Amino acid sequence: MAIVSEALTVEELYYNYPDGTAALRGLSFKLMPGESVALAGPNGSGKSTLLLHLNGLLRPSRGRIAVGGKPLDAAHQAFARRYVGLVFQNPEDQLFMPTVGEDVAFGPQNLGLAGEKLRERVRSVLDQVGLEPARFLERQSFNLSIGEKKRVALAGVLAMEPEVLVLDEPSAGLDPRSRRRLIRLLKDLPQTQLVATHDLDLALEICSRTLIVEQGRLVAEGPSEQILSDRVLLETHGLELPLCLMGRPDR
Ligand SMILES: Nc1ncnc2c1ncn2[C@@H]1O[C@H](COP(=O)(O)OP(=O)(O)OP(=O)(O)O)[C@@H](O)[C@H]1O
Repeated sequence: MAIVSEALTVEELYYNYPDGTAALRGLSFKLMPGESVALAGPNGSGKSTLLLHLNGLLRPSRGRIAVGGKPLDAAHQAFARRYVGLVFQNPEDQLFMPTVGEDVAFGPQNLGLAGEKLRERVRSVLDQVGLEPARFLERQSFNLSIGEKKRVALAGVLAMEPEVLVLDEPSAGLDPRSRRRLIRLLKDLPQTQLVATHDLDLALEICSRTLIVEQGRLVAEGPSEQILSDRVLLETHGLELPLCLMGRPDR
């Protein structure tokens, strides 16, 4: 029988910021290949701090991270950057080239892709995120709308063909139609996904499992339908039922 190794393993992760703030306090969880998992928790619970660890942008104060079965250490840093694609909460933190085409090409170009293969990759991911290449390739990134910037940032990460996609607040700032388009897109992607979000309706729709973190610790974990319909559990940890479940009798 084939042994399937975890796409991502986080064990007893601790992180203190240089000013002493203890942002992660012994967090552990696993992601199996192909899973879509939501990461929920109140403001300041450590979600973004955790995500920044997953491709090595932050180094744990204590604990262990493995990606694709390899420890995330100095020797596997380049592998981890390729294996885990991180889409930041704020697209401004990710887009820095003059045009959309250059922004999306930047990652795969650094991986050695060039010429027609590179152009084809860029067009294909722009299509995938619903940005018509003919209209967007030459647009200047800085004057796109926030929803368009978020899609370009996602396209730039998809262009690297990561195995694991880590998204920080992907639906924040999107209008209802763009949010719906994003949900359809994320549902169709083959990648393993970890989605940090306050949008628990999105979590319910696209993630089979939900993790709840509070004060840097994992406080609940289970199937999304179970965790996200448990009003008492959610309210205990500073969260609310998804809008689509409000008004239903309590479980
Ligand atoms: N650069 C930093 N220096 C010091 N403390 C920080 C820094 N960045 C974040 N923190 C603190 O670390 C804790 C976790 O913050 P983090 O941004 O990871 O939470 P979050 O769950 O992503 O919050 P939100 O839902 O508001 O995005 C908070 O107490 C925050 O104030």
